[in-house]
Amino acid sequence: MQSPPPFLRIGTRGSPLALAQAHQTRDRLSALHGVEPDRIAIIPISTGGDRLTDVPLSAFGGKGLFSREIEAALAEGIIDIGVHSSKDMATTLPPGLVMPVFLEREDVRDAFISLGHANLESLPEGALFGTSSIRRAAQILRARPDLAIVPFRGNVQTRLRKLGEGVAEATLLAGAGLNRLDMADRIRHWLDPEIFLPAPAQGAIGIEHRADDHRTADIVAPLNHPETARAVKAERAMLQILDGSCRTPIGALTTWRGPQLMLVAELVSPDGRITIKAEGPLGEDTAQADGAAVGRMLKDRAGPDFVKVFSP
Ligand SMILES: NCc1[nH]cc(CCC(=O)O)c1CC(=O)O
Repeated sequence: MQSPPPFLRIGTRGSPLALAQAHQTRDRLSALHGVEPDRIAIIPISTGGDRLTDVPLSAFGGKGLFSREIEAALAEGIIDIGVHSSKDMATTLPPGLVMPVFLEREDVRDAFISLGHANLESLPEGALFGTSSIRRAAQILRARPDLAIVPFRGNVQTRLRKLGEGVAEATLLAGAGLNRLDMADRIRHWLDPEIFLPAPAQGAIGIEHRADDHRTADIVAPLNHPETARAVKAERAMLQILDGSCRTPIGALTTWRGPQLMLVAELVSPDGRITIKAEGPLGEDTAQADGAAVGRMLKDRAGPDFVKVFSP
């Protein structure tokens, strides 16, 4: 007997976090459409970012590197959707592809992880802090200029193993990833997101598909969480103005101030000494334009030398 064709084919990276996100998406789609989970195929795809594990992402233009092969599979019709951590996505998608759907955001905050220390303040003078994120490095140095930053790449499991090996005494990870992996017990302290602004789009799973694939668009549209989409579109539009590849430490936080949804964004110099902030309200249907306005404000305040100061 021939098995029925898949209802939908999901492309994902093969890391445990990426697979957890793909499974979460499959479970939602399965429940929503009353389709057996085994009719939704999960197809792991190895990406350039998975292979180049020793080089900081900022050294080779970051972002798109985690999605290029998945986007090629979409364009070739091998898969119907790509399920991504939206914070890893380039701000401009390849022609013919769209990312219109965002699942409800997880916790946006970064989490402090250490075997021997309870929080950032209690780290000993000069301690080794592991991170390859230039945003996290800049924010850490701003709070603790005495710490020494050491490169720390690899997936969540690899980074936790490196802590165990003593490569560094502490690190920061996105709480969202740890929650999705059911590893929140590793978290020693949640950072205040108003001080340690998360990466733009952190904590939000995005669904990408071909712009002309209307069947798939109809299947995934109900998964969209409007408030998440509003925030993530604004944060990505802000980032696009600054062309924040992976070379510029940029943080963003979308938060309610009373009845008003606000985007707060910051540029931090890599040594943590200079911080420039901007913020603005996000309208319900104008999030993209409003986010871009915050980006332009930030760029203006940083001045003409901003590339030299913030992305040396
Ligand atoms: N750059 C890797 C990456 N991309 C997305 C997440 C976490 C999940 C998310 O932000 O949705 C992580 C790990 C981390 O930063 O700790």
